[in-house]
Order: sequence, then C-alpha cells, then structure tokens
Amino acid sequence: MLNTAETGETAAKGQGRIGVLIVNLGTPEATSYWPMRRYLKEFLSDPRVVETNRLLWWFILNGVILTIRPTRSGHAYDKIWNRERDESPLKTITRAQAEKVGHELAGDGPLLVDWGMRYGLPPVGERLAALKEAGCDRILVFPLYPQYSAATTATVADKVSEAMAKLRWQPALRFVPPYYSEGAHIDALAHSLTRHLDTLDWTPDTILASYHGLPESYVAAGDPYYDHCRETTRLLRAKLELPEAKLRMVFQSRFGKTEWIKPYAQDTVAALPGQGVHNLVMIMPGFAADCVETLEEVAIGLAETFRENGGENFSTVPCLNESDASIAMLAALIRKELSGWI
Ligand SMILES: C=CC1=C(C)c2cc3[nH]c(cc4nc(cc5[nH]c(cc1n2)c(C)c5CCC(=O)O)C(CCC(=O)O)=C4C)c(C)c3C=C
Ligand SMILES: [Fe+2]
Ligand SMILES: [Fe+2]
Repeated sequence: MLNTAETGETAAKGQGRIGVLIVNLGTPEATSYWPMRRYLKEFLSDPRVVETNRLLWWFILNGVILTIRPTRSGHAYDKIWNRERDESPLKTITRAQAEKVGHELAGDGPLLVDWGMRYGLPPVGERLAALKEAGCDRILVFPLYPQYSAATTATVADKVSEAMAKLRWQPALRFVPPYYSEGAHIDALAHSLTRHLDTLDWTPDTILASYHGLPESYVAAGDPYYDHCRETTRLLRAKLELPEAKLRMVFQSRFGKTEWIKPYAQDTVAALPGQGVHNLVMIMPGFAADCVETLEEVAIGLAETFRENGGENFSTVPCLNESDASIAMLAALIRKELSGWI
C-alpha cells in the first residue's frame, strides 16, 4: 500500500511478518529434450558450477553437452519421475518439507514458510518477492545443503542478491549456515540409518556414506566442501560407534573429465565384492532430499554395478526428506537462526 498524505496510510501497513525461504538445487519441468535442456543450460551456465574459461565453456556447453546430455539425463529422470504429480521427486519432497516445517513453526510467531529452487521453478527471486509482498520484512533463507560448497550454497546467496537488487523496499536478510555438524543433523542421520538397518533381513559388511562430488580444483581453491563431508562422516561414525572400515566416505555424480574428489563411489562399489564385501548399504548424507542422484544413480545404478561385480545384497537409506526427524531438525535450525527475530 502506498504512503499517501490523503489517506494517512503508511507503506509499512501489513508488514512485520517473518519469511523463511527453503531453497534446494532445482530440477527440470519434464524429462523430454527441451525442458531438460533448459534446466541443464541454466544450471551449467552458472560460473560457480563450472569454473572453466567462459568462452571455452560456452562452446563446449552449447556445442556438445546440451546436444547429448538432455536426452541422457532425461532417461535417468524418467526412471524416478513422480508420475502422480508429474514432477521430479526433489520438487515433491522440497514442497512437503516446507509445508511440514510451516506447520511445525505455526505457533512460533508471524512466520511464513515458502520454498524455491535455485535453478528452474519456482524461482528464488519470485518467492522472495512473494514473501515481501505478503508482509515479510525479515527473511531467513535456508539453502538446503548440509555441507557448504561454492557450487551450491554460495549460488543461493548469489541468486538472492540478484533478486534483492530488483526490490525497492528490501527485507532484512539472514542465511542458515551449513548444518553438517549440528547434533540434530547427525542424530537424524544416525536414526534413519539404524531404522533402515532394522528393516533389512541381512547385515551389511560395510556402509558407504556417499556425497555428491566436486572438482578437486575447487577444494584446492579453498572450498570447504570436502572437509565438511569428512566431518559429517566422522561424526556419524562416532555416533554409531562404528570403526572406520565399516562406514566409509565416497563421492558420486562425477561430471566432466577433470579429477574430482575421491574415492569415487563407482570405483569403490565395483571393487568391494572383490574385497569380500557382499552386503552393502549406502547412505547419502549430503542430500537433504532424494533426487535423481540418489534414486537413479545410486539406488538403481550403483545397485547394478554392485551386483554385476559379484555383490549380493544392496540397499540405500532414504534421504532425511520429510521424515519427522528431518522436520524437527529443520525447525530447530530455523528457530536457532531466528533468535532475536522471534
Ligand atoms: C548436494 C550437493 C551438490 C553439489 C556439491 C553439486 C555439485 C555439482 N553438480 C554438478 C552437475 C550436476 N548435478 C546434477 C544434479 C544434482 N546435483 C545436486 C547436488 C549437488 N551438486 C542435486 C541435488 C541434483 C539433483 C537434481 C534433481 O533434479 O534431482 C545434474 C543434473 C542431473 C544430471 O544431468 O546428471 C548435473 C549436470 C556439477 C558440475 C557440480 C560441481 C561443480
Ligand atoms: Fe550436482
Ligand atoms: Fe548425475
């Protein structure tokens, strides 16, 4: 509402609420060539994601990657697509997380919980403007990445800043820091792993904690991601009182031809049966929600790799998703970061 002398109304009317914006990576709108291409183009054009020379990358991306990858990735998404809602599981789960966290925090104050995607829909900028429009003059942005990486966490802040640049009246902003080592996070992971093991009629010889990979050069340049993953694994191991050999860290989803952080999940899973591991459980503590990388690459792809190489039993622990433990953890992290605001 505009501030006019005639009515005496102030622009501040209807403000005073607090917004929470949960942000995950993003996802294509459909699995066919063009929607896949649009999504991959936005994602892979981000200089934080691919830190190659811009001109060289433009030719590789537009000449090669966006010709081949949309169809290949589309097949992967097809295997895990949520046909009921006609959307990717990451979108379904992120929406459910925001809705449940909203219910959980309903009694805490004048809060509005919304969600957006860094790439694709719903766009972060649109949701941020919608929260402001709904009266939120303070907004807490929650990048849903437990471990920090410039390729993920930092890109959320970049996008938020871009959106803020378009607002005349900006809200005050806060960001939830990386939560990989938070007690509630480790407890939720340990709880979901233990509960999952209880559902199996076999015992794993080894458990692999698998994280999305990152080029080695990003870590060499100062990205704390590798250390955050290692610390998550160490804390989880300590919580479960497991020896190092029983809970090992690996990195999945390698993209491109450069060296990525190791050990590679693919190589480890292929080698394990030869080393006497015939019963394998995998947990993905770097993903707050199940997505193509956990459901297709690991639960389908690596299960095949394991069996082809002589493995017998293979199972993946679902990501924390919208489980009660996950919602309680997210709500607790939000309450902590809203201190002084509520
Ligand atoms: C959880 C942390 C993630 C990091 C770190 C990360 C780095 C990273 N990713 C790519 C390339 C791709 N990632 C893709 C999918 C994808 N990545 C993450 C998370 C991280 N990525 C998630 C949650 C997803 C799934 C999205 C979904 O819709 O389900 C894809 C698209 C799928 C595919 O074609 O394989 C690409 C491409 C790079 C290059 C990178 C680090 C520099
Ligand atoms: Fe990725
Ligand atoms: Fe992948």
